[in-house]
Amino acid sequence: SSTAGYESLAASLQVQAKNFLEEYNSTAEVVWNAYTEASWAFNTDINEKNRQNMLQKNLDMSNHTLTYGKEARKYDTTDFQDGALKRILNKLGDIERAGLPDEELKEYNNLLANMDTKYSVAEVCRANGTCHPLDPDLQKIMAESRDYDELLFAWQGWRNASGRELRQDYKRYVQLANKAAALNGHSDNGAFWRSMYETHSFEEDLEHLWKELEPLYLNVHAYVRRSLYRKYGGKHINLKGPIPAHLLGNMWAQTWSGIMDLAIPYPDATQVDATPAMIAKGWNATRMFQESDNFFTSLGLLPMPPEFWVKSMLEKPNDGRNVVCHASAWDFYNRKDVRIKQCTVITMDDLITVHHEMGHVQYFLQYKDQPISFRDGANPGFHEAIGDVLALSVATPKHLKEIGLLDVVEDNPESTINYLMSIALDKIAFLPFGYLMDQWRWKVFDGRISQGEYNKEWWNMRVKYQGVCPPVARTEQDFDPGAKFHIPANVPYVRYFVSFVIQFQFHQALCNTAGHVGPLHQCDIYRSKEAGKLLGDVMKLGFSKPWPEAMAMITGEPIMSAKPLVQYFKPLTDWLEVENNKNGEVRGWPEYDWKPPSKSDSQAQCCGGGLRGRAHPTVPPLSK
Ligand SMILES: CC(=O)N[C@@H](CC(=O)O)C(=O)NC[C@H](CC1(C(=O)N[C@@H](Cc2ccc(O)cc2)C(=O)O)CCCC1)C(=O)O
Ligand SMILES: [Zn+2]
Repeated sequence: SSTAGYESLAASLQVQAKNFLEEYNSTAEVVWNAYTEASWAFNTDINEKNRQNMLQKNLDMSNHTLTYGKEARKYDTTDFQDGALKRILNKLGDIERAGLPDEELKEYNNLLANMDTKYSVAEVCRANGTCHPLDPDLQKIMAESRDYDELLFAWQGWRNASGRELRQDYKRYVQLANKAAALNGHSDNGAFWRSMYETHSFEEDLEHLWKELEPLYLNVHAYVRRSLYRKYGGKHINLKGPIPAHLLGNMWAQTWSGIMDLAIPYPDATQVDATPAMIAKGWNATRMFQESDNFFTSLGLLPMPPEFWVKSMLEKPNDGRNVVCHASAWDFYNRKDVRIKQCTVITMDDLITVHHEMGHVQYFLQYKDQPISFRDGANPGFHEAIGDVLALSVATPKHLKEIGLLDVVEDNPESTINYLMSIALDKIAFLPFGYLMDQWRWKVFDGRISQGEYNKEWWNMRVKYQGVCPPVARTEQDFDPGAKFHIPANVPYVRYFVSFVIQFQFHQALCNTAGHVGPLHQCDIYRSKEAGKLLGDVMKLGFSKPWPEAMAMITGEPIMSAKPLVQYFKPLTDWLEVENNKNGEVRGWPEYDWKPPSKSDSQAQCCGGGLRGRAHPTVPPLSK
């Protein structure tokens, strides 16, 4: 009968599609591996030969994507029974940049390579001729210096050396990225990036999460502003205004653990910084990665393969090569070669980063037998969360003591507040930054922010969400977003905001599975095979199922929720509420257009350079 005939046609189409996808998969593994090897060579030795080779392999990959993408679009998957087949064919249909005409594709790839290079070789030179790269020099100054002017030298110098050089390239990149997105049926590149979450209500879900978390941020912001006021005085800190962006211990004011010494609530209670012990015990980069590998295998997860230890770049080379120092984890799409490139320094902060990168590699290993189209996180936030979830256990005083990085562990209210403050200065401080980065880019891509107001709108959002302001006047000659790796590197960022929320959901679920009892912030899932199995089973899925299914496997619910994060920090937020009320803190920055004095201001305002007649009480000059 006709239905039988019809079904057999659909069945034969499915067989044909299966064969097509097998050919796609085996050819893609070869082409993607070749490109990744070439990209690795360029990132670990920036020179013209490696750039040209990478660009060529990128074109080969785009040709492959175009050929198979066009073929995939011919299939009408409406009546396909096989869900995986439908999912892969739909994903192949989005050929991203491969849809651009040849000349524009070449221009786009060149733009990206040039922006990467400009960012990676940028450095700040002193009058005496010594020059400082971002990694490790300027990052070290931003974290450790307490000299207002030296911090300003690094902060402004880095933006002159990186952001300013990228402004023109970025304008053209936006046009080409939008064109490629439009050729794939998206309204603009931001819409393409958001489509990776397969959630119609994604933007409003994010806004709801941010509204739920904003009160926590305002309390941390007010408390830290008070700490900085005590250090830098009323001339530089307005207790009702935004905080100058260069005083928060990080080049982008995105995480604030660098100024823990200024913000520590109980200096006489136990410290939680393992850095001194790491140095005292002679830990090196390899030791840090072995420690992390040990944690993963203690959960029954997979060990790093031999290639990893041979081919990774775990330290900044000292042979004069220019490398991209920004840490990253690499999948070579041949089901066995995985690497990390990191200019590791021996600090607790970098031990956390080690776990972050190892989380990516564990995901690569867990989904290596999936079809290549499914070798991705359930959504980009999942990929970012894995390592951070384990790091939440590693960072506990109990665990640090167990691995010999902390001598004394006290379980009293003061130590608890100290510990939670150290975690909050990274996790809570980060939230508005993780949120605004792509709020700004989505508006640039959809035209709500025009080229002539890139920097003005950037700082409007930095003040609005983060309550930070530039320490010196900014103009449209500057391009401060370009001073942050992910902007020139064309790497979306809202994945980190998602990760910082869901990692606490995962942590709570894994702690329950591991049988933890007591406050969530004391949980260490070390050696829990049950927790490891739960996490491993989700990672094995890769991108094969919509992320709500993966989320429900771990937490029992198919949604993102801020509740576990709020619960984790409850002891601290209760303490902050009392402490901030005691100090009469204003939450937020009602004097939002306050500006710190810059050098020229103070000379202009005073006669003969003295500080007479200043609006704020003066403080003695900082000891050099
Ligand atoms: C081939 C390739 O590119 N692979 C991808 C991974 C993949 O997609 O498979 C990759 O390695 N991306 C690099 C990027 C590096 C880091 C980063 O940029 N972090 C953000 C935000 C943040 C801040 C604090 C924190 O605790 C966690 C995250 C920042 O520093 O602003 C730097 C240090 C940590 C992670 C990364 O690992 O995500
Ligand atoms: Zn990551």
